[in-house]
Amino acid sequence: MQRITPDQTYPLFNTEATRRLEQAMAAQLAPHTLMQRAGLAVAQLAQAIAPHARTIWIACGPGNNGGDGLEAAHHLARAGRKVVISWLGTTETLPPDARQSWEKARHCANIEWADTPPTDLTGQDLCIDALLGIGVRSSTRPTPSAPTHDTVLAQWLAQLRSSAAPVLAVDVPSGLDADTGQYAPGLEPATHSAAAKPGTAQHTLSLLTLKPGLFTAHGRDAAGQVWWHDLGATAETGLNHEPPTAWLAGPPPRGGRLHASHKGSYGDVAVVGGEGLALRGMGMTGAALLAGSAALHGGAGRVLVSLLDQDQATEIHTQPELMLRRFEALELESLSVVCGCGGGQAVRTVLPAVLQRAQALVLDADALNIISTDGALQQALTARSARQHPTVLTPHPLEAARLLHTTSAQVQAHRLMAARELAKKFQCTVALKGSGTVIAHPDDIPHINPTGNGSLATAGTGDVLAGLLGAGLAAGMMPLQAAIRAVFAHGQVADAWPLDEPLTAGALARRIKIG
Ligand SMILES: NC(=O)C1=CN([C@@H]2O[C@H](COP(=O)(O)OP(=O)(O)OC[C@H]3O[C@@H](n4cnc5c(N)ncnc54)[C@H](OP(=O)(O)O)[C@@H]3O)[C@@H](O)[C@H]2O)[C@@H](O)CC1
Ligand SMILES: Nc1ncnc2c1ncn2[C@@H]1O[C@H](COP(=O)(O)OP(=O)(O)O)[C@@H](O)[C@H]1O
Ligand SMILES: [K+]
Repeated sequence: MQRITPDQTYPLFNTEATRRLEQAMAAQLAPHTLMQRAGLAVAQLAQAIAPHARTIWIACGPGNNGGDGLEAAHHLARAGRKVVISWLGTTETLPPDARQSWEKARHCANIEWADTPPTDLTGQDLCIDALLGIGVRSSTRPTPSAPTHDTVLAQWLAQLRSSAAPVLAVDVPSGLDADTGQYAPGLEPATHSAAAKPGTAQHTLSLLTLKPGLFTAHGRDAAGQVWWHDLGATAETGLNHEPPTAWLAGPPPRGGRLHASHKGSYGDVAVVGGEGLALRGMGMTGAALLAGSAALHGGAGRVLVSLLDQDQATEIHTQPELMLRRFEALELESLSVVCGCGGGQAVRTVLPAVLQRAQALVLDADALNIISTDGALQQALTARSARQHPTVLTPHPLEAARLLHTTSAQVQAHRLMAARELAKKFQCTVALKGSGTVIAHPDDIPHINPTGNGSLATAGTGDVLAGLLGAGLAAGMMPLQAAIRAVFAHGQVADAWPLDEPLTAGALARRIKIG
């Protein structure tokens, strides 16, 4: 069993691949072996995270996820724990594996069966969520007139989420789609604050495989601390014959600097953006300066800033290392260009030249918005790949939606798919931002970033990411590696942020230290 932390790369498998692996393994083992292993692993982790639990409430659903819970109940009761089971299945519809575990639990003396969950659980107790696993339906049934299993299940789920006791979810937090990190309709938490338990009160033990939905969209809030038990798959069948659906990214290799190097060794970044106040009364030069600062702290040899400010009057007192340049004075062919941060409408005029001539390119914010409305610019963007000019897009979900001509809800509903589609459409690397940023590259397995948190949800942190990425490209990194490294480092700085200091984008840029 492994505790998942952002210190290594892990393969992730969607439901389809997990089912294939499960079948391949089950074919080699005695019947019921996998569920026995799953139940034992759940019981072991339950005792490790709540060694002094007085009551352990196990909410068991109608399928095999419930079977895992019943199997765990048997082990916990035999270990002398006070176990209360609420079971939602029927003997007529029980799958064969779950039936065997149900029989075992039925005959176990120390188990109490309760049709209504205990209401007096405290922080000293433990809940085990074995209601739904990877078999969750992604559509609701028509609402019946009388309460059914479905409505009872939703009630129990609400009780698990609001309980004072910590929760251990079996395989996936019930109701969460293991592929997308979205909740199944009707099983969403009632309120934003009910979506995540504080601190160490929520755990998920992922069985057989790690699933992508645990790490992106709502996954991180729902899952809490993720653990993984492969049920012997790595040793017995090898996970190798099934390609991963995605990778959970690990820390990039640490690269020291050669003594015999100079600023030319690390390349030049040019930030093009920052519409001035004069054009439309909306000054956005700060965004470009944030990207410039991040590029500097990310290790670029030199950083040039070309503000889209008509009179170019701005003086950069705060960061004297940044060099102002008129756009016309940039030698785009030898630069890594970061274009779009605070670009407003002014960025439209420079985009054709940037797309045509920039050696390497990061496109962010308004550059993406303008490209999404202009077919000629889209063609120019796609054509860069044939010239071997690396390009990385860094959209947030709404920017991605504009580029794909869809809605941000649709993008969020299928983040992995949306990132891959964008990468394919424009033949470039894409970092689809937000919790569990997805990094995709045409024809490559996508990566999900494990670092970062809600403190990054503040204006300007995206500009910092774009600048940092520009530094990686300037140093000659391949775009996929540069994107994985920048997104990881950006989130890592936020994760290590001192609790008593507010995270602002400017401070974030200054604290970045790679290269
Ligand atoms: N077999 C094995 O070897 C191993 C399996 N393992 C375990 O099995 C789990 C997968 O089990 P599974 O396929 O039985 O699906 P599961 O997640 O229990 O859900 C299906 C049940 O829920 C119901 N249901 C669905 N959605 C609903 C909703 N919205 N609201 C209400 N009800 C809903 C659905 O009802 P139905 O749609 O059929 O009417 C059906 O009864 C997996 O996650 C892992 O924990 C591990 O032990 C490894 C070895
Ligand atoms: N809840 C969150 N968890 C992890 N990362 C987040 C979260 N909210 C925002 N971020 C990160 O912060 C950055 C915000 O970028 P963006 O939305 O472009 O903001 P801005 O345009 O103001 O700079 C992205 O890197 C995004 O992934
Ligand atoms: K579950």
